[in-house]
Amino acid sequence: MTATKGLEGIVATTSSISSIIDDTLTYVGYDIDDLAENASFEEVLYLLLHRRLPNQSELEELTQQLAQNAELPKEVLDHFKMYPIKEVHPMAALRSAISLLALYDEEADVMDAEANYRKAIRIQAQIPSIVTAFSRVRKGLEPVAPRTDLSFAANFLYMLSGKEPSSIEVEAFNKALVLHADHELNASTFTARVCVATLSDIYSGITAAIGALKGPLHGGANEAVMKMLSEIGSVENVTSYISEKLQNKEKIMGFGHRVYRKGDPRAKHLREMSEKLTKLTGQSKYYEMSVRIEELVTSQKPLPPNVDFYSASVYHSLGIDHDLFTPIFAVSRTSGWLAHILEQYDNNRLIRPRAEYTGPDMQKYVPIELR
Ligand SMILES: CC(=O)SCCNC(=O)CCNC(=O)[C@H](O)C(C)(C)COP(=O)(O)OP(=O)(O)OC[C@H]1O[C@@H](n2cnc3c(N)ncnc32)[C@H](O)[C@@H]1OP(=O)(O)O
Ligand SMILES: O=C([O-])CC(=O)C(=O)O
Repeated sequence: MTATKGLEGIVATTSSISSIIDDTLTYVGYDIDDLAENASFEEVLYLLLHRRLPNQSELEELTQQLAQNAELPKEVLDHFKMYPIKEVHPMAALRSAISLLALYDEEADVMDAEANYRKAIRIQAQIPSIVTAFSRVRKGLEPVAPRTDLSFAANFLYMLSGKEPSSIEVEAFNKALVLHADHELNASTFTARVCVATLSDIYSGITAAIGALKGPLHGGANEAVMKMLSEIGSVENVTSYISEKLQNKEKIMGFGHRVYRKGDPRAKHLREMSEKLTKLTGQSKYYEMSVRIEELVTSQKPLPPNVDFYSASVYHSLGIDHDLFTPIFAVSRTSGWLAHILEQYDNNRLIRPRAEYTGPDMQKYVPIELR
């Protein structure tokens, strides 16, 4: 038995949800460029869960279900007030809140397909409420209830700030949600599938996935990119900062990818949005710094920017707190996690690979007084 470090190149499952072939990303056969330009997040959610785009009445029904299920149990909101609130990272709060939601869902452990679908919709509906309510409660503000007349993207921004967002903000945020919705067998999706392949429940799968997304090598990179941009501070400082990092063999957050070689097809959309939004909000320096970093990194290493790189300046220009960037990734990726969890249940087998043993051999037990 020989181990493959990081399971690189290992095909661990079949899936009909999304594919990455020759650097092209598709959701159920639709090119990500097409969906990013044209689709709403609600349509993409339906597509991932049903493997086809909804017609008008199916879309309206889904939109209604999301609105009807967005409310959080009072106990979950109260729970936010019990943390040593300022120090808690919103990803940790989100991970705990999803786990807690299971305790208030009578169907949490009911495993038939209909109950699992109902829970999937509830989780997708509640996750924006969790992220926005936590963000407000830690600032001493009351949570804002969602409106039934706003889209998923508009509602998120509305619940976060309490103000109705502009159409430009909604369009950008919707596109970001579409771009992050699914990505084949990335680390957090694999985690979710491993978890539920034991026939554990959906809440456990999503909780586990959030834990995996939180790390800076995965979803946590978008917050780390913003930290880097803030540390650099101006376009003039980019060269010395990045050159030093590369010389010290430190990683530049938001660059590189396990699967893409020529580049992440999502990055160009976020780059375009970053240019437009930072200009509109008088914060062009974040876009200009990002472009300079990209030029410098790619001139020295075959490492194109990934989805996390330009999303940082996009979210910053939307006025979003930096530690909410990864929870926002989770709000979108929940759609993919849920689709993969349901697909796993449909054709389940326990996921249990092997390890190549590298420890000592032929040891003999020594009584403690002789050690
Ligand atoms: C949504 C997402 O999850 S997208 C990814 C988000 N993560 C990041 O942006 C974090 C920065 N990037 C990385 O750490 C990596 O590129 C990953 C984790 C995305 C992919 O990792 P892997 O496929 O395992 O590549 P690995 O980490 O082995 O890197 C291969 C080589 O490229 C280098 N490298 C990879 N990414 C970077 C980077 N961002 N900056 C500098 N060097 C890098 C590594 O140091 C390594 O060099 P070496 O062969 O000289 O040791
Ligand atoms: O696929 C990966 O390894 C990481 C990624 O880009 C994503 O999850 O969107």
